[in-house]
Amino acid sequence: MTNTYDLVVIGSGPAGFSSAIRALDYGLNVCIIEGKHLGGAGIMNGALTSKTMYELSMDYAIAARIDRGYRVSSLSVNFEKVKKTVIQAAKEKQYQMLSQIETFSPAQNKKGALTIEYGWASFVDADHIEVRGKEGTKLIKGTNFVIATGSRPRLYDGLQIDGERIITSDGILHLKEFPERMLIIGSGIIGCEFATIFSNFGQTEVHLLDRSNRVLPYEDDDVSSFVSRNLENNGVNIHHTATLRHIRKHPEHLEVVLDYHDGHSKVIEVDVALVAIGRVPNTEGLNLEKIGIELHKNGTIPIQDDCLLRDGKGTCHVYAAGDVTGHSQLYSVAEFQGRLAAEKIGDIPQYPLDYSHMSTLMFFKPEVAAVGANEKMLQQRQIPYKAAYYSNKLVNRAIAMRNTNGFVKILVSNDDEQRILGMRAAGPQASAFIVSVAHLINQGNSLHEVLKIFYPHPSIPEGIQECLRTLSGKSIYKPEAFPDLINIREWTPDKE
Ligand SMILES: Cc1cc2nc3c(=O)[nH]c(=O)nc-3n(C[C@H](O)[C@H](O)[C@H](O)COP(=O)(O)OP(=O)(O)OC[C@H]3O[C@@H](n4cnc5c(N)ncnc54)[C@H](O)[C@@H]3O)c2cc1C
Ligand SMILES: NC(=O)c1ccc[n+]([C@@H]2O[C@H](COP(=O)([O-])OP(=O)(O)OC[C@H]3O[C@@H](n4cnc5c(N)ncnc54)[C@H](O)[C@@H]3O)[C@@H](O)[C@H]2O)c1
Repeated sequence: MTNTYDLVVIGSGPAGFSSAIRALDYGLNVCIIEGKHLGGAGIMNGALTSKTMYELSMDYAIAARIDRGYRVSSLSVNFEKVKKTVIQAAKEKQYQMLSQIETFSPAQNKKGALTIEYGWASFVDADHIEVRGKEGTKLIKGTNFVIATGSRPRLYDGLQIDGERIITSDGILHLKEFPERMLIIGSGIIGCEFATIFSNFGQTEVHLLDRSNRVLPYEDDDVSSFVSRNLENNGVNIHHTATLRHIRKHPEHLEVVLDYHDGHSKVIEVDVALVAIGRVPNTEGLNLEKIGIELHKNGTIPIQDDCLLRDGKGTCHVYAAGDVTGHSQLYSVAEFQGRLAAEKIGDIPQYPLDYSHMSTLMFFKPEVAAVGANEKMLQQRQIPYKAAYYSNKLVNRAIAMRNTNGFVKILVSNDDEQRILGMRAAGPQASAFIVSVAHLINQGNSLHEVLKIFYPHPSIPEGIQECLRTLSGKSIYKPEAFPDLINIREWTPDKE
């Protein structure tokens, strides 16, 4: 028997799940198909598990401090117990998802019902997909489809992932103990987050391979240097301008050969190597060619602003959302796109997708948050701007916390209006207040409007207020008195 649904969603990550739930809101009968972990990389081997491990590692690092007038008399950490806590967090979320799936099961609801099928989906034709599960193959008919199949770690050419000693982020929870020595290949967000986590626990000698001369290559130099410095202060050995020649596996260790840009090479010994060089879209095996969908060269699915795919004949009832679309690979983007696709299917009013005020959190020590444009982006687009930097060393709340390693950097348009274009913030609570600036960017706010607002004291966001005041020459503390802690720069295309 072929089951028929108003909407079939392939993938239960943030894009797929949000799409399915939004479609229930207006009474569609929906089927989600999931091949592996409920919740995708949003939960398992991804955002939630890595963030749980990060929080545990930060707690451990605080407990290990000896500079605050207190000292823990004995401190130890057990990797198996850390893993158990991490998996517990993932399961907690999966059970919430399952509770919702059960609440909206077809047995309980005639309209607005949700079914989950476990197995791998591929298109048979434009209206049918086949699902290969443990119990055999099922044919499912859909009026509409959302492809939300996410992404997986990119592999390193010539390096075999064995899942035990040479792993990707999918293999972290398969480790049996803290490695004594670990090489992380790739100094993007995942590489720097795991370098932070493993160095926080203090059980692992961490080596981070950075093929350029700066980690987080897409961020501005000051942000990259800040992150690099903090990683090094946390004990991470960063190998800048180094590429991996090869890894020789020995019974007890891995022998790693690194080649540096200046021509010299270095051989180091580690126990585990983690490959974190980006993620590739999961589009293989979907049989998209059968429904006339042509992929981008990098395998991502080309979508329009409304997440709809066009099949070359101009019409289609297939949408795509999340990492598979090649937009920023972030939980919030996946969720937003998934909801938008469902709203489009329901033909109900949608918020248009606007990536200009998108924010990202980076879980380092301290945390770093980003919203809107950075200097690199504005320079590429030839947009004149002013940048103001204000250090947390001047912010009373940070002083009280004895935690002043951080800053805010705000970019505004270099015109009379001084519209806020972007911010980078680092230090305690940066992840909590970044969204307030996303609102300011979204509303097209200028400095004059923002400065009417009272900022509560003592609070970390007072740094934002002072940074904005600095831009209009009205700050309480002046760049002349604290040139290392407060500064303003201007950039215009013709001055380059
Ligand atoms: C280690 C790590 C940490 C991260 N941390 C953060 C963070 O802190 N903040 C943040 O914003 N983002 C973070 N991300 C990124 C975030 O997890 C992803 O952007 C997000 O999960 C993408 O959602 P998605 O729904 O598009 O895909 P996914 O979450 O990848 O879900 C896709 C699902 O589809 C399933 N699937 C694939 N093919 C098929 C098929 N043919 N049939 C059936 N099912 C299929 C997969 O099994 C998977 O469950 C992190 C990612 C990783 C790897
Ligand atoms: N906190 C968060 O928001 C968060 C956390 C984790 C992951 N993510 C998402 O997951 C995505 C993937 O993360 P990622 O860190 O794997 O990718 P990334 O694109 O952030 O970084 C990849 C890094 O690997 C380097 N690299 C690429 N090829 C290489 C090679 N052959 N040798 C050495 N280095 C190489 C790149 O220069 C870059 O530094 C991110 O783009 C991000 O959107 C987000």
